[in-house]
Amino acid sequence: MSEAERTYDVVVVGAGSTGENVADIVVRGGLSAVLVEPELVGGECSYWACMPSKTLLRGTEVLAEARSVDGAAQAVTGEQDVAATLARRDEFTHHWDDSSQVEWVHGAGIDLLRGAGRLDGERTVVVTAEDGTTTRLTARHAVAVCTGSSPATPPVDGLADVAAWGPREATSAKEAPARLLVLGGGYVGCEMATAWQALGSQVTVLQRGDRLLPRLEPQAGDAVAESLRKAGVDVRLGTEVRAARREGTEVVLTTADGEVRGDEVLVAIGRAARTADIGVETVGLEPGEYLSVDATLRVEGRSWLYGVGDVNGRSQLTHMGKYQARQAGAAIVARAREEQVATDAWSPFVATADDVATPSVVFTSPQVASVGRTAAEAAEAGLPHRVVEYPIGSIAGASVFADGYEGTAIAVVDTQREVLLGVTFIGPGVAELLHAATIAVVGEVPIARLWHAVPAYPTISEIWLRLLETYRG
Ligand SMILES: Cc1cc2nc3c(=O)[nH]c(=O)nc-3n(C[C@H](O)[C@H](O)[C@H](O)COP(=O)(O)OP(=O)(O)OC[C@H]3O[C@@H](n4cnc5c(N)ncnc54)[C@H](O)[C@@H]3O)c2cc1C
Ligand SMILES: NC(=O)c1ccc[n+]([C@@H]2O[C@H](COP(=O)([O-])OP(=O)(O)OC[C@H]3O[C@@H](n4cnc5c(N)ncnc54)[C@H](O)[C@@H]3O)[C@@H](O)[C@H]2O)c1
Repeated sequence: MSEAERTYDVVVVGAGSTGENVADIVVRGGLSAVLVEPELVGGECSYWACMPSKTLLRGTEVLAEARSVDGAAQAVTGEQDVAATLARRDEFTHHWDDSSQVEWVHGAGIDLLRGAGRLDGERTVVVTAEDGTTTRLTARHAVAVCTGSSPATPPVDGLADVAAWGPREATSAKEAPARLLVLGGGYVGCEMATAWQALGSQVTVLQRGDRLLPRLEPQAGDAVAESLRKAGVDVRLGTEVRAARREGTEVVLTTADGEVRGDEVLVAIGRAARTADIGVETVGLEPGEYLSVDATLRVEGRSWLYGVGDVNGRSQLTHMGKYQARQAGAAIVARAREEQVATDAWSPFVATADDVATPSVVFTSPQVASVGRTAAEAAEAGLPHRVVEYPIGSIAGASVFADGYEGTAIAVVDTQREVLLGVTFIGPGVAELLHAATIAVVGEVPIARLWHAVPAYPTISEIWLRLLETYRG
């Protein structure tokens, strides 16, 4: 069978949220682009990650908020409707149909090629469609690899034979398992434990380290562990799972403290780069490794190759992948026009925020919203700093928001430059506070100027004043 051949300015491998944005930016910049995708256009975020997980969680959160306001609480006389919650999740994932995103791709002037792409030497990608036909794509200017990440698997005896859930199964399940075991107490483990416990499962979380959400401020993991336990989740810290087996329909995990039994087990212990089978060896790179990229997201030593989004392992969040896509896209366009590409921090072509100002929200109850460095990261970087902490519940806006509001705000202040290095909010409804903190961190707004950023009364944002007062002493 003869192989079709096509040439574009830019070939984008992987049409997740990152790849879509790279293609969009370069086409807006006047280049031609093709997106290569073997599964659903939109990738993990739309179908198996952000969207389904957040819609599974949202109803529980709204109910908890209503129950925390006297007067509204009396109106909540029923329980969460599980079937309606799952139906809303299904609406948001478009029933795992990508037609609307395909329509967007075409409307944006981007070509789409269905099939799995493999690098085949410099500037070349061979795409194999489901029916086995192949197309050889040549890129005049750049190939952007945006193939994302897959769930990592721990070396646990027998785990491969118990049909364990990954995040995909956990976010797309059609019913709550009676007993759900969750291996890993990070972002996915904590969010999915929160969701499925509320939707009817008895959840057990088995976390290897001594706290949940270990990459965030310690108060975050402690608060989430406490609230999961209050909700009935069995949270086990410092637990190493050694073996797994199925006994009939039961899954049995062996730990140093004995066996734990459930109906399903979700493995959520982090991610692995999706580079094992995409031909990176044909351009001298190691399959299975994250793509090591420079500040413009270009693979080191390859002038035409970019690694954007989860696949470079820098910051595995949808909004950060899209940010990287905007920066890399701008660099690709500028280089195609032979324009200067500034690589100093905060230039339009580099992803500086990856290193010092990554925002994220864990949609647990309480929410954990954070940006920039934790105190531990500031210490590790050798930065002179002070940590300021304040209970959010004592603020008028918070007490109006919810009776008995409990939460904590933590600011890490650079004592030499008098700017914020990082901020963490833990509490109900704090997600929407985060962007103010992100602007303060990215803008390196001096503490002296932050005193002029007056929060409206009575809002939870008054926490900013309390943090400044506490810092001043
Ligand atoms: C359960 C869960 C919840 C999450 N919730 C959030 C959240 O609330 N907020 C947030 O910011 N982040 C969240 N994340 C992280 C977020 O999903 C990822 O950071 C994001 O999806 C990465 O986007 P990407 O485009 O880089 O990769 P992906 O979305 O994985 O896209 C990669 C695409 O490449 C395709 N591909 C793979 N191999 C090939 C090949 N050989 N040829 C062509 N195409 C290929 C894949 O099919 C896929 O469509 C969550 C993750 C999980 C697991
Ligand atoms: N709301 C959000 O923005 C959101 C939600 C979900 C996922 N994500 C993204 O997806 C990424 C992947 O999520 P994740 O939860 O899989 O990874 P993670 O890195 O957040 O957490 C993995 C957890 O598993 C633990 N662990 C590792 N090995 C273990 C083992 N053998 N047994 C028990 N525990 C073990 C780790 O200590 C860690 O706490 C996140 O880091 C985040 O970037 C974001």
